[in-house]
Amino acid sequence: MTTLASPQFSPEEIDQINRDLAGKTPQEILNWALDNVKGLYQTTAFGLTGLAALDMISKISLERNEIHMVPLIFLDTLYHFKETTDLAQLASDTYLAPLHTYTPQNASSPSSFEAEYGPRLWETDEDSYDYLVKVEPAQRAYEELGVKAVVTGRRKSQGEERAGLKVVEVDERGLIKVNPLIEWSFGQVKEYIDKENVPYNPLLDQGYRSIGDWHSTAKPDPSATSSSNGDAGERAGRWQGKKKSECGLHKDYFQMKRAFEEKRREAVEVAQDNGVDVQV
Ligand SMILES: Nc1ncnc2c1ncn2[C@@H]1O[C@H](COP(=O)(O)OS(=O)(=O)O)[C@@H](OP(=O)(O)O)[C@H]1O
Repeated sequence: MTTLASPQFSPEEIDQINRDLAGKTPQEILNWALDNVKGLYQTTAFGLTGLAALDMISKISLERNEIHMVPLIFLDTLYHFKETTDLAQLASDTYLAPLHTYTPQNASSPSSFEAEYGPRLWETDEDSYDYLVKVEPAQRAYEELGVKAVVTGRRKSQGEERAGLKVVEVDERGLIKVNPLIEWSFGQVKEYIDKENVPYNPLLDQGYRSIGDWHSTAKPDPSATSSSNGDAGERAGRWQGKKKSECGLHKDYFQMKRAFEEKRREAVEVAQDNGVDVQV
């Protein structure tokens, strides 16, 4: 099994780092990461949390007389809203942040994706869809760019699996994930965005909260996102009506890859049994 990165920190060091960073501000966490973590990138879909982190990194870079110290990785699934892909370019231009955009293998448009992998794959096999549009392109980006660590936009208050997040985590590949805004609420993030004039997705002003692919993103019910309800409803518009709450990017990479390859092998065997000549 190949690991992505040689470990920069032992598990004991990670525990100590998390103790040391407990209660620190996002800017303090980012400063720590810039001083101590090698091969650092920011993975972002330009959600509000990632945009706040981007603005903070830009300001810290300026204080250090650098242009922008953390390049961006955007996984373009080919099914994002146009507002999101426009924002990716605008944010990269505004902050002079190098932007690395990765699309699914052998596909650069929805029609080429559908020709390669079939129509509406997100309805027929959502795990394979997640693997093809996010998990595999992310791994390709990490390998090609030499990424050893990523800043993410996940926060505890987004709930579900995220409630138990740590400031610094090391995944099963050895990839370090730094979650600088982990302790902030949606309200704190939005207040920062407004105060610092950070560009954000215009769909937010139409009632959207968490924005992913157009086919699996809806406006959450306003009662779910009311302030009395905390952040509970922030991601309620994602995969509405389904149990799903994560896109695969933050799940176990090796499990996702194995499951995808297993399904692929089975599909090829069925096709071959039916006399279809399939290229593997
Ligand atoms: N398409 C894409 N490209 C690069 N990075 C991405 C992508 N989707 C998710 N992320 C990373 O995961 C953070 C949380 O995203 P979401 O809350 O939208 O959830 S999900 O990952 O889509 O399930 C998200 O936080 P933001 O930076 O606030 O967007 C990123 O760190």
